[in-house]
Amino acid sequence: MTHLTRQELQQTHCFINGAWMGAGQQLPVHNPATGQLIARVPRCDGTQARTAIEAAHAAGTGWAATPAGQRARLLRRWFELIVAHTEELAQILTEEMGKPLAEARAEIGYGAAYVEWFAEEARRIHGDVIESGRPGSTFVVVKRPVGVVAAITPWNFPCAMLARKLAPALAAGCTVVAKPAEQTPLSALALARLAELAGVPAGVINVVTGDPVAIGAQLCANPLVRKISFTGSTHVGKLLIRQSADTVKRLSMELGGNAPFIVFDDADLDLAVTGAMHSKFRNAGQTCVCANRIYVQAGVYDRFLEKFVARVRALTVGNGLEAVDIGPLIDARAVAKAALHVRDAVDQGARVLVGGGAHALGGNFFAPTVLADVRADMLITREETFGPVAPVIRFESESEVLAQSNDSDFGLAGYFYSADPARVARVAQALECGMVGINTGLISSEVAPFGGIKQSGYGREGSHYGIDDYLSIKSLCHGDLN
Ligand SMILES: NC(=O)C1=CN([C@@H]2O[C@H](COP(=O)(O)OP(=O)(O)OC[C@H]3O[C@@H](n4cnc5c(N)ncnc54)[C@H](OP(=O)(O)O)[C@@H]3O)[C@@H](O)[C@H]2O)C=CC1
Ligand SMILES: O=C(O)CCCC(=O)O
Repeated sequence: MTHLTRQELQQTHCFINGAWMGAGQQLPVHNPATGQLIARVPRCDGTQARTAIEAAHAAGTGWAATPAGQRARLLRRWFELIVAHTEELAQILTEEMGKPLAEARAEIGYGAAYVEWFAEEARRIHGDVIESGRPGSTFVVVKRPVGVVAAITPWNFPCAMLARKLAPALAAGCTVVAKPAEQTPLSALALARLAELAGVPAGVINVVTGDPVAIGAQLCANPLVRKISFTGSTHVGKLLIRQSADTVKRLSMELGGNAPFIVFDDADLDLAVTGAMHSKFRNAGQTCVCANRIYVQAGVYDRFLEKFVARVRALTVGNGLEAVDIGPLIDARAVAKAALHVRDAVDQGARVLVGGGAHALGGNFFAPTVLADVRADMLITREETFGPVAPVIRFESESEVLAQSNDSDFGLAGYFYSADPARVARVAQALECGMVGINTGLISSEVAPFGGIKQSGYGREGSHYGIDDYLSIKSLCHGDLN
């Protein structure tokens, strides 16, 4: 198997119709840990986006007609190349995004798992036969690829978020125009390079880096694009929904969250503390499924805080290329948002137990923080913080905590810890969200459906449900089958 070096993998051109090409203007990519310029990529606009859409459209007929087994083999080869290049991809990811190398390696494995999963699912796209109830006639239901897909992805999981859109799209027979986040285009380009190496035909995957407004407007307005799959902020998600209305596109929206994390009196406290560490501090708190509000019942409130604070105090912060637990936040705007949430809470009576603001390293580093005595009306419980700040809220009863947990416009993930089977059944049903962690802080997997309700969006990624977002149902009425 060909092995590319890190330099060969780090592409700095965009990828359209199987060719690597530039644009007049360039976009700088910085390392958030050091501020250093690491690369420049093309600053494409609507013109290049249109060229990419037309290439994807032209490639669509051939790709949709490619036997599923052949699509599966190409995806499998791509998966193997991603796994074989884990180290190079992880280095690129950490440099452009900041997360610790160990987490970057885990993300490459996680992204690759979606490619493997959908390589398998490509051959399991089944239809139905339905008796019509009328003599001599039968309905045959088939599933067809939706067509050209626009995949718009965020910076927090630059490899995995793209992989979990590209893999089901390709498995279903769709072609794709991907637009990665401005801060993290290199991981997307590296994935495209490996897909090229795997033998994915020209035009099936296109990656356009650059101006989000101009590219986004083209992706939404162009009638050749039949579907948009977006992961990112609710604000941009709503904009894309509005912009796509005129061409009536299929949409998958994986938007912001505000996950409650509940610890009941009967919980295994050590397990709950470990779960809170995973859920809150993975990726420095920059995930949409992060615990954003930690509710602890009065009977274990002090003991939970004591154990939790000890674990948070031990977290090491620094450049993700070194052996640390927490890297930098993505940019100064993210640091300012975390600082604002802490300041607002403290001004209204919350206590800082550890951390509390910018880290001594300066730059984009934020100190892992625990706040006690947080209340429902504070900014930090209403909005997604997207940083390493853990607000802890005391509660008395199950009904009170459920009411507070569900009092949110968002409904992506929720977590709770309890040893009581009856409570487990009740609370799992009552939480208003798309995913629930029960005595665990880690819920993400390629085998399970990922997605939300309310303003956290719609559509599901991963699992056997995930391919449906890229398929249209077509009903064939046979008048004379018998
Ligand atoms: N659900 C999730 O996983 C994520 C949630 N968020 C939430 O959003 C907040 C802000 O993060 P941010 O990076 O600004 O998220 P955005 O929603 O702005 O970015 C996500 C993607 O959308 C693109 N985008 C931005 N504007 C447009 C547009 N007009 N048309 C088409 N695409 C567009 C971005 O491109 P570009 O980078 O070029 O601007 C990026 O590729 C975070 O603090 C967090 O709360 C953020 C990231 C992921
Ligand atoms: O933040 C996101 O958008 C995705 C979180 C990563 C995951 O757990 O899948």
